[in-house]
Amino acid sequence: MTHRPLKLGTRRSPLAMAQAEEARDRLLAAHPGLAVEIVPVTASGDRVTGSLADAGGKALWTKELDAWLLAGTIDFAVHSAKDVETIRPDGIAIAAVLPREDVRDVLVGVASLSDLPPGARIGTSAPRRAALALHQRPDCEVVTFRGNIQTRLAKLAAGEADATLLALAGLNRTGQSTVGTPLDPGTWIPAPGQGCIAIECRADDEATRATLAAIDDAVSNEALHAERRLLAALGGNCHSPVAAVSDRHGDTITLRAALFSPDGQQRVDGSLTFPARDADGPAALAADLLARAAPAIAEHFAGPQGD
Ligand SMILES: NCc1[nH]cc(CCC(=O)O)c1CC(=O)O
Repeated sequence: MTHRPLKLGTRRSPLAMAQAEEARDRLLAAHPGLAVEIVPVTASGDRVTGSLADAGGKALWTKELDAWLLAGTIDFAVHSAKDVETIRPDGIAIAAVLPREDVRDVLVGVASLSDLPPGARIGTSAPRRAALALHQRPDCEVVTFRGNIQTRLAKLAAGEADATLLALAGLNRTGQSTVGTPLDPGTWIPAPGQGCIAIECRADDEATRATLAAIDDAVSNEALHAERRLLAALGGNCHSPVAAVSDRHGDTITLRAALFSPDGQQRVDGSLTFPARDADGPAALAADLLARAAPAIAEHFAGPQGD
């Protein structure tokens, strides 16, 4: 039996293309005879030169692919889960999550933040990374570093900063696993969803949902779900410095999270263990963190959003 090819929408960056190819290869292995066509798009987020948060936030990574999905131009879209907004447009659903890569951030440029000279420049545009770096090195200056992995490494090489921070997942997936020094995820907690690949389709497209279900990794999906529920319950936006990661033990998830003031001086940590797929655990952790957060932290979080 021959099928029309399923159209897979993706951004064009080397990481996005590697993730799209991984999704395609897993689908072809799970469904012999299936045809998948990769359809790349240049996202608004790839054109923005200043601060992403000021230009429209995470939605800039997905809005073209969201529109193509809803219009039926593509059948599904492959995203870094970290870049997918907490509240999705009606009619779009995460249908599968691929096995999570390493969750850790790496430091690039120096072996340790303590090796940086006084007043050194740290290149990042992520509020979480800025806060974590400034917490340890309040004397340092954070300079805006946007663009894909290659662009940021080129900026570092050109001397625009003395160090930068990247996700090891992205480096591994683009064959650059030797770049940088991994940071301890016990204290340097990663971003919610880091290392997960989220595959989205139209919520009412039962046929595509069933096809994608074959490549869903339940453990990664449940971890991502817990981290996204926490974000929804915190009501943060892309300016809000938040770190969260799930650790799996049998049928339970331990969710660890931290909220920061943007200058990194205030930090509140918490963790909670609950059954996998429990929606109330992440919300309870969010409420606990917000209740203990200093005003300089809490002002960046609006509390529970959506349902
Ligand atoms: N915002 C960019 C982005 N989105 C996902 C990744 C890396 C891959 C991942 O975290 O899954 C990156 C680059 C980075 O943070 O180094």
